[in-house]
Order: sequence, then C-alpha cells, then structure tokens
Amino acid sequence: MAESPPVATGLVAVWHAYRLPLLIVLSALYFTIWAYRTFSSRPKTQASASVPSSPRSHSPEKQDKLEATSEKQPTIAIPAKQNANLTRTTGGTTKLPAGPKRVQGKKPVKTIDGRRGSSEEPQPITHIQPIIFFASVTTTTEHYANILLEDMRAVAQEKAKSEGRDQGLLPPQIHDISYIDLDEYFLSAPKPPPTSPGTRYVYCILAPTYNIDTVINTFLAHLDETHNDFRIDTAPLSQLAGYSVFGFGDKSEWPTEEEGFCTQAKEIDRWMSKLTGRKRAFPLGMADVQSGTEEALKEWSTGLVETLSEILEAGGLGEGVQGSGDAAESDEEDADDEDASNKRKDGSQTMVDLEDIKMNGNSDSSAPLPIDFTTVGKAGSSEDNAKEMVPKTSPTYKSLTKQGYTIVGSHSGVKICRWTKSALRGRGSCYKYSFYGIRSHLCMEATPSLSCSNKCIFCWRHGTNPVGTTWRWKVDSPELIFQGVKEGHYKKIKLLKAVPGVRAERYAEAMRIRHCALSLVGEPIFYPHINRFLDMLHAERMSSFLVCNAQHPDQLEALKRVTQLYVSIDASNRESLRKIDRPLHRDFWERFQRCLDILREKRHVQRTVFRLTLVKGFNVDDEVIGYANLVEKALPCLIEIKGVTYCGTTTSAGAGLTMQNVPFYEEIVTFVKALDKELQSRGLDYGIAAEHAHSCCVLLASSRFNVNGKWHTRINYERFFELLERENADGTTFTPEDYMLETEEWALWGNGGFNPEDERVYRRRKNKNPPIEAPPAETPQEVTS
Ligand SMILES: Cc1cc2nc3c(=O)[nH]c(=O)nc-3n(C[C@H](O)[C@H](O)[C@H](O)COP(=O)(O)O)c2cc1C
Ligand code: SF4
Repeated sequence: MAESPPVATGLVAVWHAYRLPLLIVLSALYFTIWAYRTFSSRPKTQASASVPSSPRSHSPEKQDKLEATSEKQPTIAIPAKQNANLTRTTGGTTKLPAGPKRVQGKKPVKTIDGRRGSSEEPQPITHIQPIIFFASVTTTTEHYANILLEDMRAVAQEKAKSEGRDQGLLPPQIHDISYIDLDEYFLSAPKPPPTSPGTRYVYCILAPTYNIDTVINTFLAHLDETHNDFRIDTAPLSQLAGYSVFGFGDKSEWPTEEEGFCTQAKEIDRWMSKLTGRKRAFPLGMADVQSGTEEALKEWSTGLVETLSEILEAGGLGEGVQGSGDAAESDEEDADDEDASNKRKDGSQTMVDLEDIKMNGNSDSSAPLPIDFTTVGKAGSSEDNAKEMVPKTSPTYKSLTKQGYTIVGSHSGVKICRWTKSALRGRGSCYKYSFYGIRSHLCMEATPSLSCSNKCIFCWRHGTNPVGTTWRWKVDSPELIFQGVKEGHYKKIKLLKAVPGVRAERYAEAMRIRHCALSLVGEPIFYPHINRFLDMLHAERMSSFLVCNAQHPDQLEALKRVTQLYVSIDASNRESLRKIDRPLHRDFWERFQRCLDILREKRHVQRTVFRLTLVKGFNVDDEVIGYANLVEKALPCLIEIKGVTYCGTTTSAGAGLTMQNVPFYEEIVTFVKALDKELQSRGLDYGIAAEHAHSCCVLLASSRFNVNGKWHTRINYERFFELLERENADGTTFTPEDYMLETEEWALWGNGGFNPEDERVYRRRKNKNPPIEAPPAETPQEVTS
C-alpha cells in the first residue's frame, strides 16, 4: 500500500481538528448569500422593466419607416419606469392581466382644490405631447391611426416652424394597445422628462367596437378596475392635459348607438372621463367604416388639434365650469340640472325654465330687485350723460352673469339655451326644428336690449332684468354687439365640448351660427339700431327670429325684414293682459292693438307669428273667442300655442301663480282644437299643422302654407337669403310663401314631433312624491325662446 503524501495528511489532520467551526462558517456564508438574493433583489417584472418609451414593439419596420419620413423633431420620450412607484404587476406586457392585482404605490395626496394628484407642483405647460393609442383586430383602425399620426405630425412640424420650439405641439407618439403594458400608461399619467418639465400628455384613443371578446374588452376591464380599485386614486390620470376618443363601427350592421354602433368607444370615453377627472379635451368622435370615415376622422382631429393649441395658450382646459374639463357625467349632469332647477333655497319645489340651466354658478333666489328706469330722466337724454343700462358693477350684472348670461357692452346679452346643449348631444332640438327646420346647435339666442317694458308674471327672467318704457341709456354700436354676442356664444359652445355625450360632428357644425333667436330677455326692438343689427346677421347668412311684446308699435312699424316676426299674445282681453303682462305703459292695450294692425299689414311681406303662452286660470278659460278675435284682426301666418313654464319666482308667487296653473299637454290640445274650430266657424282658413309634444307646443297655420294638401311650415333658409340679397340689390320684394318648405312627416300634427334621428331622453324623477303636481314625464314642460 502506497503511503499518503505529507500535504494530504496535513489537510486531513486540520479537517479533523477544525471541521465543526468550518462547517458553521460555510453554512453562515451560504445563508447570508441566499438571504441577500432573496430579500434585497427580487427580480423585476417584465412589465415594469422592459417597457420602452414609445416604440411600437410589434412592427419595428413600420415604425422605422414612419420615423424616417418625419423631420427630426424634439419628441419627448416617456422615461421608462416612470410609473414604478405605482405598479400593478400583471405578469407580462400583453393581453389579459391574470389573477388578483398587487399594487405598490404612494398614497395619493390631496391638492388644494380637493382633487387628488401628485405631491409635486406641476410646472406651467410648455409642450403638448399627443400620444395616439389604438386597438385594431382587422387593421382598419390601425390604418386610420397612421393617417392621424401623419396629420398630427405635419401640424406639429408646421407649428414648430412658425412658432419656434420653446413651446408648442410635439409630434405624436403612437402605441398599439395590444402591445403595451397598460399599467405603464393607464395607471398614472406619464411624468414629463426632467429636461422638459412643462410637457403634458394628451391621449388620443382610437378604437373599433366588437361584440365579441377582443383586446378592447381587456382595455375596458383595465380602465374599470383602475377606477374601482380602492387602493388607487379614482382619477389617477388627472395629470394628463386631456384626452379624446374616436370610435370606428359599422352602421350597415349596427345602424344606431342603441343597436350597438361604436358602443365600446363610448365606454372608453366614459372611463377616461372618470380616470382623468373629466379632462375630455374634445368630444367623442365616431365614424362608420362603410362611408365618410376619413372625413369624420379629419373633422375630429382638426377640432382636437385646435383644442391642443388652446390648452397651450390657456395653460390647461380650465377649471370649475361645466364643460371645461370639469363637467359632470351625463346622467349625473342631468340629475344635477334637474335638482338645481327644482329645488329652491327654501326647500320648496319649483320648476325653472330649462333654457336657464346655468352654464356656471348657482341660481340665486335672492336676485336683485328689478331696476325700474321709468322714473329716471326722460327719453332721448343726451348720450354723453346717459347711464349704462347694466353697469359691470351693478347687482343686475352679477346676477345675470351668474345665471349664465354673457353681457355684451352695457345692454346686450347672449346665452346658450338648454336645447343647444341637447342638440349637441344628439338628444333633440327645440320645437323650432320640428316646425321650421332650425337645428338648435346652430342657433344663437341673444338680445340687444336686456330691458323690457313688461313685468310678466311668468317671466323667469323677471327680477334680474331692468325694465323701462323708453330707451334712456348709453347706446352701444351694433358692430360691438354683433361681435360680442358671437364671441360670447362661441365661447360657451367651446365650454360645452367636454360635456359627456357631445357629438364631434355637431360640435364642429355649432362653430358656425346659422340662426339667431332675438328673444332671450328684454325687448329687442327697443334697441335704437335694431335694423342695422339685423343687417349684420343677414350679411353673415344668419336667419333672424324676433319676438316682441306688442308694446312698441312705432319700432315695430319701422322694423326691417326678419326671417320670422313674432308677437307675444299673452291674453285675449285688456284685463287679462294687465294681470299677466303687468305692462308699464298706461296705454298698453292700445299699443297692443296697434301692433296687431301692423302685423296684419306685414303678413304678406314677412312670416308673422302669434305666440300664445297658456296659463291655466289666467288666460285659457273662456278666452277662445277673444283669441279668435285677435287672430281675425292680425291674420298671422302662424300661431304657436304652448303652456307656461312655472318659474317659481316671488313675483309669480305674489301674482298667485303655482304649478296648478301649468297646463298639461292634453289641455293645450283641447284649447288648440277649440280655437281651430272657432277660426273655421268664422271662415278663417287655418288648420293644425304640427306639434312638438316634448315641449308642449302646437302650431296652427294659415292655409297659405298648405300646398296641395301638404303643410309647408318649414323655412328654406338658402332661398330666404337669395331673395333678400336680390331685394337689397334691385328692390324685388318677396313673400313668405316664396321661402317655405314642406313640413317633415314626423313633425305633423298627430305624429308627436320628435325627430326620429335623435335619441329621446326621459328625465329621471328623483322625488317620487313631489309636493306639487308636475307635468307627466313624457311631456315635460320645456320652454323655448
Ligand atoms: C365580429 C365583429 C363584431 C363587430 N361588432 C361591432 C359592433 O358591435 N358595433 C359596431 O359598431 N361595429 C362592430 N363591428 C365592426 C367593426 O367595429 C369595424 O369593422 C371596425 O372597422 C373594425 O376595426 P379594426 O379593423 O381596426 O378591427 C364588428 C365587426 C366584426 C368583424
Ligand atoms: S330657438 Fe330658442 S330654444 Fe330653440 S335653439 Fe334657438 S334659442 Fe334655443
């Protein structure tokens, strides 16, 4: 047997002598390394570690190509791992997150305005970085997303050339929703890079709708979960500068939204509104993939890009005004409106004119007392000494602006009516669409005189507007008023673009006023330069509907042509008129009668209209004969009959007006039939032409507007302007029959009058047992101007 070498013998001896301490040291070393690896460096998830700043990982070639086509622009890349402080691990970069979510995050801090947000002070906005997200199963949406990318890139380049690069719109980034980690973009807003802290992101989301399970369901589920995850701020994307959604669907199979057209885009829009704290920068756009797709997308993207410029200019979407990024959700919004309308400070229920649903602020029942100017000075006092009708410092100014009026100059006003809002949302226009073809989102409601010479008991404006018998104030130029009312109107329309449900195409249409209702408050013909003001409207091809109170015969006589001339007929006899209109003129009845004579003279030159507002117990019972007398005297082209809207002011209450005085639609119908019969019995050729049950309104028309058995109550606006321009050029006069159009079938008497293309929305009744009788939900009393 060979002997062991001496070194080996030595090692064995050492092992035997020290094996216990050696084993202990080695074990300790092993445990230390294991513990270190286990606790200090838990491996990162693929999601949080590997998300690149903006590339579309699924098609690098395409992205390279797109990037190659663009000039070098300062694109701001989102730093990877920016959301690492709030990471919901989903186990991968694609598709459905499986199993329960794990959330690591900072507790969101509350900001001064009560919203939650980041603890860091946001920098003023210097750059807008649009990010286009799209989902696509059969590549249609992807195709349009790339068109949008190119369009926005071109705009950004153009703007960079003209405006420089210190501030402005950056070329967009694009992401396919299927290939991004949703947590990276939809759990919190991207943080601006340190080199450009004023950068804010705008999400432009393009999505088709599928009634089968696709990545869009995954996306929607993610948005839903994020919003409803109690560990996450409910509006974690509020640091975005805004968002907008565009949907693709197929109308050949899903013809209406009720039947499923673009429903998933609508859902995305709704969730994004919640997640961003209502930062809808532009209304939801929708396109039918069968026709007009590119045009619809173009219209939406043009509007969106304009908004991005506005965000840059204004430093954000704005706060605190409905529609400016702080709009309530559609249904909540309606409920709020309803509440605001129906509840007064003293807790009693009232019904307020729905046109008066305020754009901002609260209605204040402690409105200032009406300013009666009749006792101050004399008419025609020198303009130099003349006072302003509604000075900026006056309580009247404050009260009117609080109610949503924009005061222009010192005596004019403009306001958005609730029907304009309704039409923008595809929920129907006012009765003037059914009767005359006026689409409410194209209509501006204005007045060049906030002052009136009546104090009608049912006037919802009473208590805020000045009253007077003669003009004794400083007179603003028609140019100033025209410019001011247009600006005021467009500004309010712009505020509405973020209101849930507003249609992109209707919003775009609304940016061109086509009609002007001179009927807001006060007496438009009181304004000394009303004719010049009308010329300005017509020069821009805006039709004019003017309502006067039959108290200013001289001004009525001198009034030039309008598209449709109204006289309010609030009663059929002197005593009743005195009680209802509470006129300031002592000779009010004589003035009224003279106005009827003038209307009779004008009936072959203009479309003349009687507007009857029925107040049960005041001007309905036993007055059919009296109204027929007035019709016989003035022979108006048309007679509009509607029920009063109870406004619950102290004035109306003092006059004994309650909800009991508001007629039901059936009662209006009974009255209309009786009046029709009475007119027939006198050989006056009138008939019941159309109705708009939705706003309790019925139209009687002279047979002059019945051609071959078909009612022609609508207006051919194009024709009106052609005829007017010819008249101005060579004096060729024309008649109302020259610009009439056939009434739509659905608007005819007996058919209800609601445009089938609009979505009919019934107001929710919160209070099941209202203390006072309310009109049936099917026939809400909605007053129009
Ligand atoms: C199976 C299937 C279901 C669809 N469901 C709807 C739907 O519910 N509503 C709708 O408006 N369009 C629907 N569409 C139409 C698609 O939204 C439309 O074709 C869209 O352009 C597809 O976009 P994409 O090619 O980007 O995936 C559906 C299409 C398919 C093939
Ligand atoms: S006509 Fe009057 S109610 Fe109708 S949309 Fe115009 S302003 Fe509104």
